Amino acid sequence: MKDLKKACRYFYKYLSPYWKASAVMVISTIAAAFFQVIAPVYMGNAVTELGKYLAQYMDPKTRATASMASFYQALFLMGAFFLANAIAQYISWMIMSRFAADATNGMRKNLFAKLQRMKIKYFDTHQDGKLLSLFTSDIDNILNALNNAIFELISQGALFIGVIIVMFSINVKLALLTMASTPVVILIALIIMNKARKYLDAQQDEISNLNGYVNEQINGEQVILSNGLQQESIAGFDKQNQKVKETMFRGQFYSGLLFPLMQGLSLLNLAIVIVGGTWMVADSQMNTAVGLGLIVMFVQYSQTYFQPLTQLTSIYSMIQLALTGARRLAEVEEQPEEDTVPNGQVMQPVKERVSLEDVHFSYNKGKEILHGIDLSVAKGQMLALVGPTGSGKTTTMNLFNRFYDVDSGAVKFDGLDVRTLTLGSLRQHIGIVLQDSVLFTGTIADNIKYGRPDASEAEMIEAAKQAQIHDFISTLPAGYATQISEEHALFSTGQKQLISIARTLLSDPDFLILDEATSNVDTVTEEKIQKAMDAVLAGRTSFVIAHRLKTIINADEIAVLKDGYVIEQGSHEELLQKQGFYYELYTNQMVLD
Ligand SMILES: Nc1ncnc2c1ncn2[C@@H]1O[C@H](COP(=O)(O)OP(=O)(O)OP(=O)(O)O)[C@@H](O)[C@H]1O
Repeated sequence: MKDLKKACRYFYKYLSPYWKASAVMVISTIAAAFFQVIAPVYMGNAVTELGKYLAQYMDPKTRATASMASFYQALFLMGAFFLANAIAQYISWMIMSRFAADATNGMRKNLFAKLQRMKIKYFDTHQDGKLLSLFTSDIDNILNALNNAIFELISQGALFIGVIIVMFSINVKLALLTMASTPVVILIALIIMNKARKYLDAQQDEISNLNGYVNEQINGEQVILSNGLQQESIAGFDKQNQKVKETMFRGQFYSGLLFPLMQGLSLLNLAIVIVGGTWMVADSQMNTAVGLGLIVMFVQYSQTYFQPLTQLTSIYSMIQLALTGARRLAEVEEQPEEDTVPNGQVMQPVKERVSLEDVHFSYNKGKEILHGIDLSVAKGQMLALVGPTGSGKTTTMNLFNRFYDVDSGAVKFDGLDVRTLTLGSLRQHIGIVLQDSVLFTGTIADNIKYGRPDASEAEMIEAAKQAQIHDFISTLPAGYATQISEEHALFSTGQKQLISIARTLLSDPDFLILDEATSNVDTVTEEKIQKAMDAVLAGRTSFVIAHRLKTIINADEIAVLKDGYVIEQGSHEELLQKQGFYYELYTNQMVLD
């Protein structure tokens, strides 16, 4: 019930702006239903008039005056109402498809914008494929339902009410007879729908899990191939796919069961109306032609009465999948967003120092990762962080630009807590070069100018030169205009990092975080990266995560992190003299080199 409310609120949010178009659509849908309900009256009248005409014609006394005018008139009105029904339906469809496209476009736009505002934790804890499912499967289900189900829902609802009113206004007994089986029909439908809903809900979750799995396996294709784990990967897929199949089959089975069941019940009801109606008409003192007309009318009404029930059950799975989609999208909209600190102070360039003061941090409650870190780097200096894997280096780095916030203690720029600065200005002043550099679809120039699209050609080339990547770009036929696309891997890992360094140099941040990645590149590239790093670090306040200790020998300060504690701190020389953990790390690496 809570889920249904959530889904309905979501729909209200996105559909209410279209209330004018919706009103026209609802009116024309109801009009279409009205014309459909009223047309059989004239069909019945036509039969009655034909009966009367035949009776007059058969009687030699009245044959001369017998006329078919009333029959033609009833026939004409019946045709006119059927035509009006078609026109009203056309108008509804036209409005509906326009507004379904617009509304889902808004949903898609807001979902993407919402993802941009969400905390990094959400992305760290949700598979990419599952997020993609929201854009594809869930929004598609909603579009499908808006296009095909909403119109039906309104028109069949109107038809249902309309037909009941008309039936009662014509003949109460026959109306009651036509409706007699309704409680049983509704009860059966509810039982089946309840079963179907459970599986249709699960179906969407399983599809999302499958997308997550496929995305993960495609990303890890190199690992799979190099370990010869293709069969295991396929087996994992089959397992997940089987779950989708099971839930899909059950959901569709139960919801699909409704339609034939309703049709069967509708036929049964038709038989009841014909037999019961004939009996009622015969029992009353009714004129035969009038009675015949009445039965023809109620035969038609019995079908029209059951049509909404049958139609609604046939679109039930569509509606349920849309409700599930809306619920899942609403849940994303409820996710906490980054605190942009709109009324905070605008950060100024670093004048004195950047510091971490008694920082405690945990990703999940009860499992502290950083236990009281105190670190400080003076303006223009370089602080290097070293330590074994899992010691908390990346975690520490993520606190500066508020990817995560501390549990206690503070991260400060010139004594100002990062949580008091506007997020935009904070991030503008921090440049990050990650281990895994990301390039976006576009030209090389677009990628270098990513952080500063207004930079001049000369500035861009200067940055590329300092980043040691200009010579390579110059060898490409299209130079800086070369398109980067996913299909052809133009750059090696090292070259990608050089582009990323050029990007950072161009945006000229005054505090730099560098996650050094020299461990998996060749020696020539390593040398280039070292030069590029020197260029980007020169004169800047920086925080470097070092994997290869020889790259940070010249750091002003080196902090050794182990299990979330800073265990040693000092210059390279001082730390070597101590002959402690750093000394051990360093000598071990030197032996390997
Ligand atoms: N998003 C996360 N959610 C929960 N725990 C995490 C998350 N990221 C890292 N951790 C945990 O925090 C600890 C520190 O990880 P972190 O990535 O900071 O180490 P690191 O020193 O950078 O390691 P490496 O040198 O391998 O990159 C690890 O125990 C890790 O399991």
